[in-house]
Order: sequence, then structure tokens, then C-alpha cells
Amino acid sequence: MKILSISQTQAADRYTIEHEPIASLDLMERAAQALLVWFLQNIDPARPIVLLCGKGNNGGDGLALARLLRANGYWDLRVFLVDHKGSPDFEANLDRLGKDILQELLQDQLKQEHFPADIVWVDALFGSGLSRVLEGRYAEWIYQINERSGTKVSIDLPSGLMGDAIAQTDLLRVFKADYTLTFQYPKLALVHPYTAALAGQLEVLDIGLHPDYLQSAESSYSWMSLADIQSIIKPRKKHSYKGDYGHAYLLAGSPNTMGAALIAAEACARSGAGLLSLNTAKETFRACNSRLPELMLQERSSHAPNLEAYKAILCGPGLGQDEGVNSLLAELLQNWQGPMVLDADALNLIAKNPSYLEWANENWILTPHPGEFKRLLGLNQLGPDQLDLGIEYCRKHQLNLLLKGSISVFIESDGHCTFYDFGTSALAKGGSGDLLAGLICGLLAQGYTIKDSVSLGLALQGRAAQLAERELGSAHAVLSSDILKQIGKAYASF
Ligand SMILES: NC(=O)C1=CN([C@@H]2O[C@H](COP(=O)(O)OP(=O)(O)OC[C@H]3O[C@@H](n4cnc5c(N)ncnc54)[C@H](OP(=O)(O)O)[C@@H]3O)[C@@H](O)[C@H]2O)[C@H](O)CC1
Ligand SMILES: [K+]
Repeated sequence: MKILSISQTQAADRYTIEHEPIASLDLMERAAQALLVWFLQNIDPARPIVLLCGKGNNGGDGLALARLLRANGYWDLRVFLVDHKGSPDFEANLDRLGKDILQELLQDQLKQEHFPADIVWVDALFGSGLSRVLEGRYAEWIYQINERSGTKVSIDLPSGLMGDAIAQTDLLRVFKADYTLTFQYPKLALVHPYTAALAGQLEVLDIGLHPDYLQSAESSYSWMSLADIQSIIKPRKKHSYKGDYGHAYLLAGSPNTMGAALIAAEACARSGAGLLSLNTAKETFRACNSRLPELMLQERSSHAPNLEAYKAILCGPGLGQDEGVNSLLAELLQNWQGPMVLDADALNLIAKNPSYLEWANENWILTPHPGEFKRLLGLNQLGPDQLDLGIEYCRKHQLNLLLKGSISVFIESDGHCTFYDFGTSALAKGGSGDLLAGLICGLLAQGYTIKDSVSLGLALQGRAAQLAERELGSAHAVLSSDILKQIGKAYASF
């Protein structure tokens, strides 16, 4: 699914109205119906709901939703208006709103009133029409609601977030949503690493914008959902043998950090790779053999072995950064032309030796978390330009970057970005990155393309974490070892 800019979104709206054709007010009604379905599935009708409605069409969506909620058994509704005058569709929906729904002009209530703790705040103040940072009473309202308890639901975009003008966003003047119900496709600010957290959990609602427009619009950003994954998976053939599924090579682990190497190795094996060799410190062989007997072990020396037999390489998990490792890594980077995942200490060594990037090519996948990404860029802090810097880095060095986060972004060497919302809080723990790197390497070894390996690796990791969480009852308790055991069920779930 493409992620379109705000001006393209406005054009898609106009194109749909003209070519479907559909009246603008009816399109708003369709959007409100989609919102209603989400409410019916997620919000108990007994809960008190306050809808905050601006003057534009985002406010119009809020008014249409209020009417539909009332008609569907949500009784405890209050509508706060910024103004009685607004866009034509806003005013039409204000006329349609039954007088039995409490309507008030928004003034000092947010400061003065007590609101029940289980309240649902619906933010329909500003959507894609926001053109500048919120000031005055608008900023004041946002501060006040952000301080309040309750469940916060934004329509289309959290108010204060500019859909695609990341650099202009003031993070403190944005409604902090628990859920954002966005129309048709995510807007860039909802998935961008600098601003995504403000949107809470993202739900994408299909409102039937015209497919011709969506297909022909150009964008260098896209969004992948779990529904897109099944078509990537290659079936395993009955008449096949280990050689058909590739030999993966891991340069990982050191005596004190074998866990990382073993997690990566098991993930690689469970992804389906035919054979797996681990180059590691001799002292750890006994531990490796007992934990993962499927491994072929290779004693570490400061020279790379003959790599002809291998299909894909992973360097980094638990590797350490001593001189021997550094020279071995340098030799691999210089000589290996096939697909390669670079993670953890491999990234730290590249950050310390930027000249290694001269050997980079389109088969490299660097998988930094935000700390490693900062080091690669030589920055102390990541700001609103972090994605642009990542794109520039990929284009300059002709490599691929997977920026890991609660929403991960894969930037290809041509600068195209794909966003994935497959993570769960169970993955916010040591070991998750090693597991992901192992999965991606195993998929590369099986002949998946770079992009498919990243997409399927992220999907398997996220789904397996969800399954582990379900089995153990809580994200708190999930370990990488639990996630590894669910990889089979994760495959079967797509
Ligand atoms: N295509 C779709 O996906 C559909 C979208 N829908 C909904 O429509 C909104 C977009 O509606 P729009 O009317 O274009 O814009 P907003 O409602 O977000 O707000 C516009 C008004 O806000 C004023 N504005 C802008 N910035 C500020 C600011 N910083 N402070 C105060 N006021 C501001 C703006 O006035 P100007 O002064 O800038 O002229 C407008 O008055 C979209 O998000 C969806 O929710 C449809 O319902 C379905 C199809
Ligand atoms: K909003």
C-alpha cells in the first residue's frame, strides 16, 4: 500500500468525488461508517464519550460519528465544538446532529470540569487540513487533554500532527492518541520514527478512495500489512533436500556473549535454511553443541575461510569488537558479494571504521536499532530529519537499512521506504534484534530477495512474539527463547 502525501490525499478525495462519482458529504458518511465499525468492535457503548470537533471536515467526521454512535446505542455522548460555523460538510453534519446530543462550545470545560476516568476522548479537531503548529487556545486544549486520563482516539491524524511535514512538528503540541483511525492509508507522520509514538496504535480504515488514483499516484513510501505476507512465502517442496534451502554463515558470538549468537543461529535454522555454519570462539563449542546440535561450528581465526559454499551471511550478534574480529569482518566485507546482514557489533565496527563503507553494495542489509543508527550517522541525537538522513545514507553507499523500532522502516538503496507495524511490546527486550537478524539471514539463504527476506523476517518475528505473548499470558514474561519456539506457528498463521 502506498503512503501518499497530504496534497495527494486531497487530490484523491477530489478524484473520488468526481469519478466515482460521490457527493463529498456521502464520502464523509462512508468515513464515519468505517469509524463506527471500529467503535462497535472496540468501545463499550456504556462508556462516556466526548467528541471534540474542529471547523473543518475532520470536525465533520466527528459530528457524523456522534450521530451514528447515538443511533447504535452509545448514550453518554457530549460534543464540544470550536465554532458553529465551518466547512460545508461540517455544517451539514451539525444540522443532522440530533438535538438530544449535548452540544457545547469548547471553552474552559477542559480545565475546570471533572471527567470520569473511563471517558473516551475523540479528537476530531484537525486532520489533514492542519497547516501550521497549534497556538493559543488550540495548544492549550491539547495540553489539557494530554494531562487527562481516559482512552484517546484520533480521527485520521492526532490534532497538531502535520501529515507529512515532520520537521515542522512541535511534539508537545500534539494530541497524544492511544489509537489513531486513519483513512485509506497511513500518513507519513503516523509511521515516521520521530512522530509515530504520538499516534498510539494505528488502524487503517478503508473508505473506498478511487483505486485509479491510488494506483497511478507516485510515492517513495509504502506500508506493508500482515495480509501482504502470505504471497511472499515459498512452499517447501516434498522432493527437496537441504541443499535446496541454502547454507547460511554466521560470524557471531564471543565467550561472554554466546546467547546472542545462539538466538540468531536458532532463528536462522527455524526460518528454514538448509544448513548453518557458525564461526565463533573455540571455548564456546561445548555450549553451542548442547544448545543447538544442528550447528556446524568453525573455529574463529583472524582470516575469513573460503566462502564459496554459502548463500548468505550474518555478521554481528554478540561478536565483540576486538582487533581479530575487526580484521575478520573487514576481510568479509571486502570479499563477499552475496547477501549479508550486518547487525550489532558489526555495525559498531563499521561506525568506528567508516572507510569500510567503500565496499558496500546493494546486497548489504544494515539492521540498526536507534542507538546503532545514531552511531552510524555520527550523531548524539536523532531528530525529525532522521529518515531523510537514512535515505541519503542508503543512496550514498548503495546499501539497505532496516531501522528497527515499534514501527520498523526498510530503506532500500534507491531511497524507497517501506514501513512495518508488526512489532509488539514483547519485543522490547534484549535478544529480539539477534532473532530478527537470524531470521533474515536464513531467508536470504533460501533465495528470498532482500526485500522479501526483510518483510517476512519482520512478520515472522512479530507474529511469533504475539503467539508467545498469548501462550504466556503477558508481554512482560516473553523471552526470545519463547518467540523462537513459535516461529513454526507464525509461518502457519499467514
Ligand atoms: N480524503 C479523505 O481521506 C477524506 C477526508 N475526510 C476528512 O477531512 C479531513 C480534512 O479536512 P479539512 O477540512 O481539509 O481539514 P481539517 O478538518 O483538518 O482542518 C481544516 C481547518 O483547520 C484550519 N487550520 C489549519 N491549521 C490550523 C491551525 N494551526 N490553527 C488553527 N486552525 C487551523 C484551516 O483553516 P486555515 O486557516 O488554514 O484556512 C481549516 O479551517 C481529513 O483529515 C478527514 O478527517 C473526509 O471526511 C472523508 C474523505
Ligand atoms: K484529529
